Amino acid sequence: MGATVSQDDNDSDCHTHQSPINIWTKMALYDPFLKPLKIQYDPTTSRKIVNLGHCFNVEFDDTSDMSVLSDGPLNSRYRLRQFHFHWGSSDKDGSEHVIDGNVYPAELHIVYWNSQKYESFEEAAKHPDGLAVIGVLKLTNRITLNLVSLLIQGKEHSFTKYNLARLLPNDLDYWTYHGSLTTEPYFECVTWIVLQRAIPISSAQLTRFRGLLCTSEYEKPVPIMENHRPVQLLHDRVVRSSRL
Ligand SMILES: NS(=O)(=O)c1cc(F)ccc1F
Ligand SMILES: [Zn+2]
Repeated sequence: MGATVSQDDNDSDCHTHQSPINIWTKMALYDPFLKPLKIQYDPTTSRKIVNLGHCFNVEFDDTSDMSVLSDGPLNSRYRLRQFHFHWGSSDKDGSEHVIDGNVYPAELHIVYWNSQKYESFEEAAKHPDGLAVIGVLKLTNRITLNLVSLLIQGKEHSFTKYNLARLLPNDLDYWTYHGSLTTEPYFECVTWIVLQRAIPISSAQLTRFRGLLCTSEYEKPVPIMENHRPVQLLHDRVVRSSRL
């Protein structure tokens, strides 16, 4: 009897919960037990904005539970670490998650880690319930990140009293699924919470993203033209929706 390869043999490799994915909204399962997201934010926790070369992060003080995310699909309290964006070389691409085959020009990721169960972000990233990331597509026009000071790689700039609420739409309905980091090391440690509503980002803001350089001041200027990962296979996962 020859060896039979079953579907789960294919899923036996340990990379079956990768992100981003294409969310087919009609296939999402309404889960009435999903709670509304509870986002508590203290503007004094924002610290600095850093150009990492492939993107830039706005980093927060995550030494205590001041800005936290809870409820929604989560069973713990998650502490705000940083937010960052993904964009493309043209307005035709840029988002990481795709909705019914539609790509958006940019995507915001607000990154939290499970401070109730783990001691640090680095430790949390090694566990399936370690991180929670809110993904916001299309984004709001209220993003007025003055990035001029960040033009070159490695530069950082103080960035205090930034009100995270400016980045979020009022309607916090979401899709949720278990996935991974979308850059190296692609750990499968993220409860993804992709918001279903937002309003389009201004192309002026997108142009500013593309004006960011991944080079240092001593090199020929090379702009960060795009930093979004292609969509990955869903495998055995189901996407749940917080609204019917
Ligand atoms: N793009 S992401 O939100 O999956 C992400 C968050 C991190 F904190 C680290 C790496 C990542 F790729
Ligand atoms: Zn990201």
